[in-house]
Amino acid sequence: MAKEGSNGNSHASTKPPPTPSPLRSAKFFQANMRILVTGGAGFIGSHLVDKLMENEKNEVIVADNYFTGSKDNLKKWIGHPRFELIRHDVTEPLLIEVDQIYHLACPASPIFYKYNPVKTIKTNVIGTLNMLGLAKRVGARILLTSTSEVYGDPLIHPQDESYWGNVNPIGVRSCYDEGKRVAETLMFDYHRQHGIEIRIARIFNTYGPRMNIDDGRVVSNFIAQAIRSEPLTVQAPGTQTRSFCYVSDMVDGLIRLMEGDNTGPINIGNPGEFTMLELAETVKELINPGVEIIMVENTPDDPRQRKPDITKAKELLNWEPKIKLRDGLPLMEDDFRTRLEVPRKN
Ligand SMILES: NC(=O)c1ccc[n+]([C@@H]2O[C@H](COP(=O)([O-])OP(=O)(O)OC[C@H]3O[C@@H](n4cnc5c(N)ncnc54)[C@H](O)[C@@H]3O)[C@@H](O)[C@H]2O)c1
Ligand SMILES: O=c1ccn([C@@H]2O[C@H](COP(=O)(O)OP(=O)(O)O[C@H]3OC[C@@H](O)[C@H](O)[C@H]3O)[C@@H](O)[C@H]2O)c(=O)[nH]1
Repeated sequence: MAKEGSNGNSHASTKPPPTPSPLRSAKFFQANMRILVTGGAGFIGSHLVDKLMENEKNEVIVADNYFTGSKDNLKKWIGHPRFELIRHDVTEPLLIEVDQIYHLACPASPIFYKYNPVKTIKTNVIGTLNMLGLAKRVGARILLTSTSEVYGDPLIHPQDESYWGNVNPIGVRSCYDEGKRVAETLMFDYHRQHGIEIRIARIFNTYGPRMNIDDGRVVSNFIAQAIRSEPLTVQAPGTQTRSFCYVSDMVDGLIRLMEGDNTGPINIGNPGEFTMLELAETVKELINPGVEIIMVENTPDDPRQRKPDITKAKELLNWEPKIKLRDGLPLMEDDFRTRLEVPRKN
Protein backbone atom coordinates (compact mmCIF):
# COMPACT_ATOMS: atom_id res chain seq x y z
CA MET A 1 0.00 0.00 0.00
CA ALA A 2 1.21 3.50 -0.79
CA LYS A 3 2.63 5.48 2.10
CA GLU A 4 0.17 8.33 2.16
CA GLY A 5 1.36 11.61 3.54
CA SER A 6 4.94 10.68 2.69
CA ASN A 7 5.36 13.97 0.87
CA GLY A 8 7.08 15.69 3.71
CA ASN A 9 4.01 17.53 5.01
CA SER A 10 1.65 16.92 7.89
CA HIS A 11 -1.39 15.76 5.96
CA ALA A 12 -1.06 12.03 6.66
CA SER A 13 -4.35 10.21 6.62
CA THR A 14 -5.49 8.72 9.92
CA LYS A 15 -7.52 6.07 8.11
CA PRO A 16 -6.52 3.24 5.79
CA PRO A 17 -7.81 3.68 2.23
CA PRO A 18 -11.12 2.01 1.36
CA THR A 19 -10.73 -1.59 0.24
CA PRO A 20 -10.07 -1.84 -3.50
CA SER A 21 -12.15 -4.18 -5.64
CA PRO A 22 -11.51 -7.94 -5.05
CA LEU A 23 -10.34 -8.05 -8.69
CA ARG A 24 -7.13 -6.34 -7.54
CA SER A 25 -6.11 -9.41 -5.53
CA ALA A 26 -7.64 -12.10 -7.74
CA LYS A 27 -5.07 -14.88 -8.25
CA PHE A 28 -6.17 -16.33 -11.56
CA PHE A 29 -8.19 -13.59 -13.20
CA GLN A 30 -6.08 -11.50 -15.54
CA ALA A 31 -7.62 -8.24 -14.43
CA ASN A 32 -6.69 -5.05 -16.25
CA MET A 33 -6.17 -1.75 -14.45
CA ARG A 34 -9.39 0.19 -15.08
CA ILE A 35 -8.61 3.86 -15.39
CA LEU A 36 -11.13 6.69 -15.61
CA VAL A 37 -9.96 9.92 -17.27
CA THR A 38 -12.44 12.77 -16.76
CA GLY A 39 -11.91 15.50 -19.36
CA GLY A 40 -10.16 12.90 -21.51
CA ALA A 41 -11.47 14.40 -24.77
CA GLY A 42 -9.57 17.63 -24.08
CA PHE A 43 -6.03 18.69 -24.87
CA ILE A 44 -3.97 17.16 -22.02
CA GLY A 45 -6.54 14.42 -21.36
CA SER A 46 -6.37 12.98 -24.88
CA HIS A 47 -2.54 12.83 -24.78
CA LEU A 48 -2.79 11.12 -21.39
CA VAL A 49 -5.23 8.58 -22.87
CA ASP A 50 -2.78 7.86 -25.73
CA LYS A 51 -0.02 7.13 -23.23
CA LEU A 52 -2.20 5.00 -20.92
CA MET A 53 -3.53 2.98 -23.87
CA GLU A 54 0.07 2.01 -24.82
CA ASN A 55 0.02 -0.31 -21.78
CA GLU A 56 -1.94 -3.43 -22.69
CA LYS A 57 -2.88 -4.00 -19.05
CA ASN A 58 -4.85 -0.73 -18.97
CA GLU A 59 -8.53 -0.28 -19.75
CA VAL A 60 -9.33 3.40 -20.23
CA ILE A 61 -12.73 5.00 -19.73
CA VAL A 62 -13.17 8.65 -20.69
CA ALA A 63 -16.00 10.76 -19.24
CA ASP A 64 -16.39 14.14 -20.93
CA ASN A 65 -19.20 16.60 -21.68
CA TYR A 66 -17.36 17.95 -24.80
CA PHE A 67 -17.58 21.58 -23.62
CA THR A 68 -14.02 22.27 -24.78
CA GLY A 69 -13.00 18.75 -25.79
CA SER A 70 -13.84 16.73 -28.87
CA LYS A 71 -14.34 13.09 -29.90
CA ASP A 72 -11.92 13.87 -32.71
CA ASN A 73 -9.05 13.91 -30.20
CA LEU A 74 -9.84 10.27 -29.34
CA LYS A 75 -10.85 8.98 -32.76
CA LYS A 76 -8.03 6.45 -32.96
CA TRP A 77 -9.33 4.68 -29.84
CA ILE A 78 -13.09 4.65 -30.54
CA GLY A 79 -14.06 1.00 -31.02
CA HIS A 80 -10.90 -0.34 -29.31
CA PRO A 81 -11.80 -3.19 -26.89
CA ARG A 82 -9.87 -1.60 -23.99
CA PHE A 83 -11.40 1.85 -24.52
CA GLU A 84 -14.76 3.37 -23.63
CA LEU A 85 -16.09 6.90 -24.14
CA ILE A 86 -18.99 8.26 -22.07
CA ARG A 87 -20.73 11.59 -22.66
CA HIS A 88 -21.01 12.64 -19.04
CA ASP A 89 -20.95 15.86 -17.05
CA VAL A 90 -18.97 15.43 -13.82
CA THR A 91 -21.41 17.68 -11.96
CA GLU A 92 -23.64 14.56 -12.03
CA PRO A 93 -22.67 11.39 -10.11
CA LEU A 94 -21.03 8.58 -12.08
CA LEU A 95 -21.48 4.96 -10.99
CA ILE A 96 -18.78 2.79 -12.55
CA GLU A 97 -16.07 0.40 -11.29
CA VAL A 98 -12.51 1.70 -11.62
CA ASP A 99 -9.09 1.43 -9.96
CA GLN A 100 -7.66 4.86 -10.77
CA ILE A 101 -9.20 8.23 -11.60
CA TYR A 102 -7.36 11.01 -13.41
CA HIS A 103 -9.70 13.94 -12.77
CA LEU A 104 -9.05 16.59 -15.44
CA ALA A 105 -12.56 17.71 -16.36
CA CYS A 106 -12.65 21.51 -16.29
CA PRO A 107 -12.31 24.18 -18.97
CA ALA A 108 -8.73 25.49 -18.76
CA SER A 109 -8.51 28.45 -21.11
CA PRO A 110 -9.48 31.74 -19.42
CA ILE A 111 -11.98 32.67 -22.16
CA PHE A 112 -13.76 29.34 -21.69
CA TYR A 113 -13.68 29.18 -17.89
CA LYS A 114 -14.98 32.77 -17.69
CA TYR A 115 -17.77 32.07 -20.22
CA ASN A 116 -20.02 30.46 -17.60
CA PRO A 117 -18.26 31.07 -14.27
CA VAL A 118 -20.98 29.46 -12.15
CA LYS A 119 -20.67 26.27 -14.21
CA THR A 120 -16.87 26.41 -13.82
CA ILE A 121 -17.26 26.52 -10.02
CA LYS A 122 -19.80 23.67 -10.12
CA THR A 123 -17.39 21.63 -12.24
CA ASN A 124 -14.54 22.19 -9.80
CA VAL A 125 -16.52 21.74 -6.59
CA ILE A 126 -19.46 19.41 -7.32
CA GLY A 127 -17.48 17.61 -10.04
CA THR A 128 -14.57 16.93 -7.67
CA LEU A 129 -16.97 15.88 -4.88
CA ASN A 130 -18.61 13.39 -7.25
CA MET A 131 -15.26 11.94 -8.33
CA LEU A 132 -14.11 11.68 -4.69
CA GLY A 133 -17.40 9.94 -3.87
CA LEU A 134 -16.70 7.47 -6.68
CA ALA A 135 -13.11 6.96 -5.43
CA LYS A 136 -14.45 6.28 -1.93
CA ARG A 137 -17.11 3.80 -3.07
CA VAL A 138 -14.73 1.69 -5.19
CA GLY A 139 -11.43 2.26 -3.33
CA ALA A 140 -9.79 3.97 -6.31
CA ARG A 141 -6.77 6.27 -6.24
CA ILE A 142 -7.61 9.74 -7.57
CA LEU A 143 -5.37 12.39 -9.13
CA LEU A 144 -6.56 16.01 -9.49
CA THR A 145 -5.08 18.29 -12.13
CA SER A 146 -4.86 21.48 -10.13
CA THR A 147 -3.11 24.55 -11.49
CA SER A 148 -0.41 27.16 -11.01
CA GLU A 149 -3.37 29.56 -10.80
CA VAL A 150 -3.79 28.55 -7.15
CA TYR A 151 -0.78 30.85 -6.56
CA GLY A 152 -2.80 33.77 -8.04
CA ASP A 153 -0.64 36.80 -8.80
CA PRO A 154 2.33 35.37 -6.88
CA LEU A 155 4.38 37.52 -4.55
CA ILE A 156 7.20 34.97 -4.33
CA HIS A 157 9.13 33.83 -7.37
CA PRO A 158 9.60 31.08 -8.47
CA GLN A 159 6.63 29.40 -6.80
CA ASP A 160 7.14 26.32 -4.63
CA GLU A 161 4.36 24.18 -3.20
CA SER A 162 4.60 25.71 0.29
CA TYR A 163 3.42 29.10 -1.04
CA TRP A 164 -0.25 29.73 -0.17
CA GLY A 165 -0.82 32.17 -3.00
CA ASN A 166 -2.17 35.65 -3.62
CA VAL A 167 -5.63 35.10 -5.05
CA ASN A 168 -8.51 37.54 -5.55
CA PRO A 169 -11.60 35.71 -4.18
CA ILE A 170 -14.12 37.89 -6.04
CA GLY A 171 -12.44 38.49 -9.41
CA VAL A 172 -13.32 37.24 -12.88
CA ARG A 173 -10.69 34.46 -12.63
CA SER A 174 -11.88 33.30 -9.19
CA CYS A 175 -14.33 30.73 -10.56
CA TYR A 176 -11.27 28.84 -11.78
CA ASP A 177 -8.49 29.57 -9.30
CA GLU A 178 -10.67 29.54 -6.16
CA GLY A 179 -12.57 26.58 -7.67
CA LYS A 180 -9.31 24.63 -7.95
CA ARG A 181 -8.31 25.68 -4.44
CA VAL A 182 -11.56 24.22 -3.06
CA ALA A 183 -11.00 21.11 -5.18
CA GLU A 184 -7.58 20.69 -3.50
CA THR A 185 -9.20 21.19 -0.08
CA LEU A 186 -11.81 18.52 -0.84
CA MET A 187 -9.08 16.11 -1.93
CA PHE A 188 -7.21 16.51 1.38
CA ASP A 189 -10.39 16.35 3.46
CA TYR A 190 -11.42 13.07 1.79
CA HIS A 191 -7.87 11.82 2.33
CA ARG A 192 -7.82 12.70 6.05
CA GLN A 193 -11.44 11.83 6.79
CA HIS A 194 -11.97 8.76 4.61
CA GLY A 195 -8.45 7.53 3.82
CA ILE A 196 -8.81 8.05 0.06
CA GLU A 197 -5.53 7.74 -1.86
CA ILE A 198 -5.03 11.16 -3.44
CA ARG A 199 -2.55 12.80 -5.81
CA ILE A 200 -2.50 16.53 -6.64
CA ALA A 201 -0.58 17.96 -9.60
CA ARG A 202 -0.21 21.73 -9.87
CA ILE A 203 0.12 22.10 -13.61
CA PHE A 204 1.86 25.14 -15.13
CA ASN A 205 1.04 26.40 -18.66
CA THR A 206 1.14 23.47 -21.05
CA TYR A 207 1.13 23.56 -24.86
CA GLY A 208 1.27 21.16 -27.78
CA PRO A 209 -0.67 19.57 -30.63
CA ARG A 210 -4.48 19.28 -30.31
CA MET A 211 -4.97 22.55 -28.45
CA ASN A 212 -8.14 24.11 -29.81
CA ILE A 213 -7.19 26.55 -32.56
CA ASP A 214 -9.54 29.16 -31.11
CA ASP A 215 -8.73 28.17 -27.54
CA GLY A 216 -7.64 31.72 -26.66
CA ARG A 217 -4.51 30.71 -24.75
CA VAL A 218 -1.34 32.50 -25.69
CA VAL A 219 0.68 29.78 -27.44
CA SER A 220 -2.25 28.58 -29.57
CA ASN A 221 -3.19 32.20 -30.39
CA PHE A 222 0.33 33.16 -31.48
CA ILE A 223 0.89 30.02 -33.58
CA ALA A 224 -2.48 30.30 -35.33
CA GLN A 225 -1.92 34.03 -35.92
CA ALA A 226 1.59 33.46 -37.32
CA ILE A 227 0.35 30.73 -39.68
CA ARG A 228 -2.54 32.94 -40.87
CA SER A 229 -0.16 35.96 -41.19
CA GLU A 230 -2.29 37.91 -38.72
CA PRO A 231 -0.67 40.21 -36.11
CA LEU A 232 0.46 38.46 -32.89
CA THR A 233 -1.69 39.98 -30.11
CA VAL A 234 0.51 40.61 -27.06
CA GLN A 235 -1.67 41.67 -24.14
CA ALA A 236 -0.25 44.67 -22.28
CA PRO A 237 2.25 45.16 -20.82
CA GLY A 238 3.93 42.14 -22.46
CA THR A 239 6.46 41.90 -19.63
CA GLN A 240 4.29 39.38 -17.74
CA THR A 241 5.94 35.95 -17.69
CA ARG A 242 4.87 32.35 -18.07
CA SER A 243 6.74 29.02 -18.17
CA PHE A 244 5.63 26.61 -20.88
CA CYS A 245 5.70 22.81 -20.64
CA TYR A 246 5.35 20.54 -23.67
CA VAL A 247 2.42 18.14 -23.35
CA SER A 248 4.40 14.85 -23.54
CA ASP A 249 6.54 15.99 -20.58
CA MET A 250 3.34 16.89 -18.70
CA VAL A 251 1.75 13.47 -19.31
CA ASP A 252 4.92 11.73 -18.15
CA GLY A 253 4.85 13.79 -14.92
CA LEU A 254 1.17 13.05 -14.27
CA ILE A 255 1.65 9.29 -14.67
CA ARG A 256 4.73 9.30 -12.39
CA LEU A 257 2.74 11.18 -9.76
CA MET A 258 -0.18 8.73 -9.98
CA GLU A 259 2.13 5.69 -9.77
CA GLY A 260 4.32 7.06 -6.97
CA ASP A 261 3.87 7.30 -3.20
CA ASN A 262 3.39 11.04 -2.74
CA THR A 263 0.11 12.82 -2.35
CA GLY A 264 1.48 16.16 -3.53
CA PRO A 265 0.65 18.88 -4.24
CA ILE A 266 3.56 18.79 -6.67
CA ASN A 267 4.32 21.44 -9.29
CA ILE A 268 4.60 20.00 -12.79
CA GLY A 269 5.86 22.49 -15.33
CA ASN A 270 8.86 23.68 -17.27
CA PRO A 271 10.90 26.30 -15.38
CA GLY A 272 12.01 28.04 -18.60
CA GLU A 273 10.45 31.49 -18.13
CA PHE A 274 9.52 33.93 -20.93
CA THR A 275 7.84 37.31 -21.16
CA MET A 276 4.90 37.37 -23.57
CA LEU A 277 6.91 39.71 -25.80
CA GLU A 278 9.76 37.18 -25.87
CA LEU A 279 7.28 34.43 -26.72
CA ALA A 280 5.86 36.52 -29.59
CA GLU A 281 9.39 37.23 -30.90
CA THR A 282 10.24 33.51 -30.76
CA VAL A 283 7.06 32.47 -32.61
CA LYS A 284 7.70 35.20 -35.20
CA GLU A 285 11.29 34.05 -35.74
CA LEU A 286 10.41 30.34 -35.98
CA ILE A 287 7.14 30.49 -37.93
CA ASN A 288 6.69 33.75 -39.83
CA PRO A 289 9.46 36.41 -39.70
CA GLY A 290 7.25 38.81 -41.66
CA VAL A 291 4.40 38.89 -39.15
CA GLU A 292 3.57 42.00 -37.09
CA ILE A 293 3.46 42.06 -33.26
CA ILE A 294 0.82 44.37 -31.77
CA MET A 295 -0.05 45.34 -28.20
CA VAL A 296 -3.69 44.85 -27.14
CA GLU A 297 -5.61 45.40 -23.91
CA ASN A 298 -5.22 42.83 -21.12
CA THR A 299 -7.90 41.25 -18.91
CA PRO A 300 -8.28 41.86 -15.12
CA ASP A 301 -6.10 40.04 -12.58
CA ASP A 302 -3.65 38.64 -15.14
CA PRO A 303 -0.77 37.16 -13.06
CA ARG A 304 2.41 39.18 -13.63
CA GLN A 305 4.89 36.34 -13.24
CA ARG A 306 4.86 32.58 -13.08
CA LYS A 307 7.63 29.99 -12.90
CA PRO A 308 7.54 26.64 -11.12
CA ASP A 309 10.08 25.51 -8.56
CA ILE A 310 10.26 21.83 -9.53
CA THR A 311 12.65 20.64 -6.82
CA LYS A 312 9.93 18.40 -5.37
CA ALA A 313 9.07 16.82 -8.75
CA LYS A 314 12.75 16.13 -9.36
CA GLU A 315 13.35 14.60 -5.94
CA LEU A 316 10.09 12.72 -5.39
CA LEU A 317 9.13 11.74 -8.96
CA ASN A 318 12.55 11.76 -10.60
CA TRP A 319 10.87 13.93 -13.22
CA GLU A 320 11.96 16.96 -15.17
CA PRO A 321 10.86 18.29 -18.55
CA LYS A 322 12.92 17.33 -21.59
CA ILE A 323 11.47 19.50 -24.39
CA LYS A 324 12.59 23.12 -24.69
CA LEU A 325 10.16 25.74 -26.00
CA ARG A 326 12.12 26.16 -29.25
CA ASP A 327 11.82 22.42 -29.92
CA GLY A 328 8.17 22.15 -28.90
CA LEU A 329 6.79 25.07 -30.91
CA PRO A 330 7.60 23.53 -34.34
CA LEU A 331 5.86 20.27 -33.30
CA MET A 332 2.76 22.27 -32.50
CA GLU A 333 3.12 24.28 -35.71
CA ASP A 334 2.99 21.05 -37.77
CA ASP A 335 -0.32 20.07 -36.14
CA PHE A 336 -1.82 23.56 -36.54
CA ARG A 337 -0.77 23.76 -40.22
CA THR A 338 -2.45 20.41 -40.90
CA ARG A 339 -5.68 21.49 -39.20
CA LEU A 340 -5.66 24.98 -40.74
CA GLU A 341 -4.72 23.49 -44.13
CA VAL A 342 -1.84 25.95 -44.57
CA PRO A 343 1.27 23.99 -45.63
CA ARG A 344 4.81 25.35 -45.12
CA LYS A 345 5.93 27.51 -48.07
CA ASN A 346 9.15 25.74 -49.23
N1 LIG B 1 -3.26 23.24 -20.20
C1 LIG B 1 -2.79 23.94 -19.19
O1 LIG B 1 -1.91 24.80 -19.37
C2 LIG B 1 -3.26 23.66 -17.79
C3 LIG B 1 -2.62 24.32 -16.74
C4 LIG B 1 -3.05 24.08 -15.45
C5 LIG B 1 -4.05 23.17 -15.19
N2 LIG B 1 -4.63 22.53 -16.23
C6 LIG B 1 -5.71 21.60 -15.91
O2 LIG B 1 -5.60 20.41 -16.69
C7 LIG B 1 -6.89 19.94 -17.05
C8 LIG B 1 -6.99 19.77 -18.55
O3 LIG B 1 -6.69 21.00 -19.19
P1 LIG B 1 -6.65 21.13 -20.79
O4 LIG B 1 -5.65 22.16 -21.10
O5 LIG B 1 -6.55 19.78 -21.39
O6 LIG B 1 -8.09 21.76 -21.06
P2 LIG B 1 -9.23 21.36 -22.10
O7 LIG B 1 -10.24 22.46 -22.02
O8 LIG B 1 -8.64 21.03 -23.43
O9 LIG B 1 -9.82 20.02 -21.49
C9 LIG B 1 -10.79 19.99 -20.48
C10 LIG B 1 -11.75 18.85 -20.78
O10 LIG B 1 -12.72 18.79 -19.72
C11 LIG B 1 -14.02 18.66 -20.33
N3 LIG B 1 -15.00 19.22 -19.36
C12 LIG B 1 -15.14 20.50 -18.96
N4 LIG B 1 -16.12 20.61 -18.07
C13 LIG B 1 -16.63 19.36 -17.89
C14 LIG B 1 -17.67 18.80 -17.10
N5 LIG B 1 -18.42 19.58 -16.29
N6 LIG B 1 -17.90 17.48 -17.19
C15 LIG B 1 -17.17 16.68 -18.00
N7 LIG B 1 -16.18 17.15 -18.78
C16 LIG B 1 -15.90 18.47 -18.72
C17 LIG B 1 -13.91 19.44 -21.62
O11 LIG B 1 -14.92 19.13 -22.55
C18 LIG B 1 -12.52 19.05 -22.09
O12 LIG B 1 -12.54 17.87 -22.83
C19 LIG B 1 -7.90 20.94 -16.46
O13 LIG B 1 -8.34 20.44 -15.22
C20 LIG B 1 -7.07 22.18 -16.25
O14 LIG B 1 -7.58 22.96 -15.20
C21 LIG B 1 -4.27 22.76 -17.52
O1 LIG C 1 -3.42 36.43 -27.39
C1 LIG C 1 -2.95 36.46 -26.24
C2 LIG C 1 -3.41 35.60 -25.19
C3 LIG C 1 -2.82 35.71 -23.95
N1 LIG C 1 -1.79 36.59 -23.73
C4 LIG C 1 -1.11 36.68 -22.43
O2 LIG C 1 -0.45 35.45 -22.23
C5 LIG C 1 -0.39 35.11 -20.87
C6 LIG C 1 -0.91 33.67 -20.71
O3 LIG C 1 -2.30 33.66 -20.96
P1 LIG C 1 -3.10 32.29 -21.21
O4 LIG C 1 -4.50 32.68 -21.50
O5 LIG C 1 -2.38 31.46 -22.20
O6 LIG C 1 -2.99 31.50 -19.84
P2 LIG C 1 -2.88 31.95 -18.32
O7 LIG C 1 -1.49 31.72 -17.90
O8 LIG C 1 -3.45 33.31 -18.09
O9 LIG C 1 -3.86 30.93 -17.65
C7 LIG C 1 -3.62 29.54 -17.74
O10 LIG C 1 -2.90 29.19 -16.63
C8 LIG C 1 -2.75 27.85 -16.28
C9 LIG C 1 -3.96 27.00 -16.49
O11 LIG C 1 -4.62 26.66 -15.32
C10 LIG C 1 -4.86 27.43 -17.55
O12 LIG C 1 -4.50 26.80 -18.74
C11 LIG C 1 -4.97 28.88 -17.77
O13 LIG C 1 -5.77 29.37 -16.79
C12 LIG C 1 -1.23 36.16 -20.14
O14 LIG C 1 -0.37 37.09 -19.55
C13 LIG C 1 -2.05 36.81 -21.23
O15 LIG C 1 -2.28 38.18 -20.95
C14 LIG C 1 -1.33 37.40 -24.77
O16 LIG C 1 -0.41 38.19 -24.59
N2 LIG C 1 -1.93 37.31 -25.98
